[in-house]
Amino acid sequence: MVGQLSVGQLSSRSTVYWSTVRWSTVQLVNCLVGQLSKLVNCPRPVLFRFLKHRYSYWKNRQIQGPPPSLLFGHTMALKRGFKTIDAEWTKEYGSVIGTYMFGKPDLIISDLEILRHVLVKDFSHFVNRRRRPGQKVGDESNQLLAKALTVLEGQHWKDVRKTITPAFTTGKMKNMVHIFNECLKIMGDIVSEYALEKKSMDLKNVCGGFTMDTIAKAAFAIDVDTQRDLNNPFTKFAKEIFALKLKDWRVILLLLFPETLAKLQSMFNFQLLFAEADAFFTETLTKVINQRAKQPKAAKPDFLQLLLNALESEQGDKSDIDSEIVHENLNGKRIKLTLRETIAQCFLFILGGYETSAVTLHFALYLLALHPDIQEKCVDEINQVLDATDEITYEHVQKLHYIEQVVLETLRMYSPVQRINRECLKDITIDGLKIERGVAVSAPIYVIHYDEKNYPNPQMFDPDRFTPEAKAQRDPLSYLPFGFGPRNCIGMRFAQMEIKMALAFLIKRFSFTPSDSSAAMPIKISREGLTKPETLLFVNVQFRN
Ligand code: HEM
Repeated sequence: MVGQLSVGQLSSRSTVYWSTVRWSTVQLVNCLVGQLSKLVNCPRPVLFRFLKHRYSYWKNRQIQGPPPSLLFGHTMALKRGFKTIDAEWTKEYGSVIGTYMFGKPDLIISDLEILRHVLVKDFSHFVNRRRRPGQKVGDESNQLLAKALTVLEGQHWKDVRKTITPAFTTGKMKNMVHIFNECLKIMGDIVSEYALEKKSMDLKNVCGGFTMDTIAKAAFAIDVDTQRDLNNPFTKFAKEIFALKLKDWRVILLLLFPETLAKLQSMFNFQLLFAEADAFFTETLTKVINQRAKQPKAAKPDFLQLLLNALESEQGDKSDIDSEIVHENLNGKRIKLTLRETIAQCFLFILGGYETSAVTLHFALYLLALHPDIQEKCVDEINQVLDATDEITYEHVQKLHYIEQVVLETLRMYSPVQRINRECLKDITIDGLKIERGVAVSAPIYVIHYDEKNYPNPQMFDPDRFTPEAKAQRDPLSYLPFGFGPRNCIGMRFAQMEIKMALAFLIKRFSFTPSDSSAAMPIKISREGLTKPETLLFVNVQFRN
């Protein structure tokens, strides 16, 4: 029986898996299973069989995939980063791969036809994202992020998404332009100081300060001045959330005992992760909302006000919903958000809008520094479109076609998000592939963005891949930095406009060149979390005329 075997016997019995596992890992697994069997009062052999059975789902369905580890399936492979493991696994096992993430079967699919069904055509089967470890339907936990749009499910998600969607229409985006301009002026002053002092500039700090200032102002009209004050709590807490690592003991506990910890957290009203950040944002946003209630006439055109307006008018301003957005056909109704739900969405906007946009802007500037010919083409366009005034208008932004191509190509090469996922709600068969209820489907964005068939010579930075003609030749599913379908990124237009405006503003005034310590192409990216470079990226800045 498996449980009575020594570790040595185990290694000789099993084939591929055991031969590839390091001795120390085998010992650890054996020891953990031993402890676990005592804990749950279950004989070791039974527990071993249970654990092995847990990971036989794909084998039984003849779907290929990398061998799972006994305790964690493939979750720990995340340490090597989605970009790396997805590329390796796709090369070895093809476009449909069976894996186990967070204890559940997870199909990694890079076949665009199947993805079209999952993300668009059969969306009603795949409305939800994969549940977080320990997450329950209608999670009533008090955690702020448990109420955020990203994790809501089914009809509740549809209703909240429909309520929030009008905050991102073209009309609302036009109102945001002056916010971008105000924050750009501060950014311009900061970059000027680098140019004057001839110091090389840490792109991440400068771009991160700008996107945090912008999103805080756009979300709830707060001047946080993170561009000047790098230790501001807004940035500190947002950074803390993005810095979470898989090897963090709290994450390991959550992975090992998701259900138990979820129960304990709600029973004893504590939060294992981000308690301080949660408390800070709740307090700050509650204050802002209370102030608005006292002075309703001082309403600002920010996201918070749009959500608060939705609190007042259940029907909302239907005329404001763009036809582009209505195509999502959510079949939801606009609902009143509770105060906590409103705060949760604003908190999510901060998280969603800060790091992703900062990373994209800083990669774009760096790529332009490494490619002076492309930077010059941007300058030509800017000189044609922008007049002598400092302010960039919404109409200007619409004419910056080449800059837009630069942004799109940057997002292809360095998509901040490396995978998107959905969970199957009802069994379905797509092109002969049966996907059962509860199975997660993940789209490996880097595999798709670096596929030679979609993008020849994919390591090359080439904005001309995104001319209207070139785009028309490609399957739209081959471009996923903002996800796809009705559950794509709600902030896509906001982010694109912010990044385009920032690039135009900076390149009009400054030229960027690689600093001595510059990383060359291809820029190596770090393994965990959102895409970021392994080492900080620096550029030199000079005034343009
Ligand atoms: C370059 C910047 C950004 C990138 C690359 C990005 C990327 C993404 C991706 C890949 C998703 C998942 C989509 C899917 O599952 O199909 C997503 C979802 C989301 N993003 Fe963004 N995002 C960016 C900026 C923003 C901004 C500025 C905001 C808010 C102001 C935002 C708010 C959200 C929200 C709320 C969701 C969840 C949507 C839902 O579940 O219905 N994002 N984003």
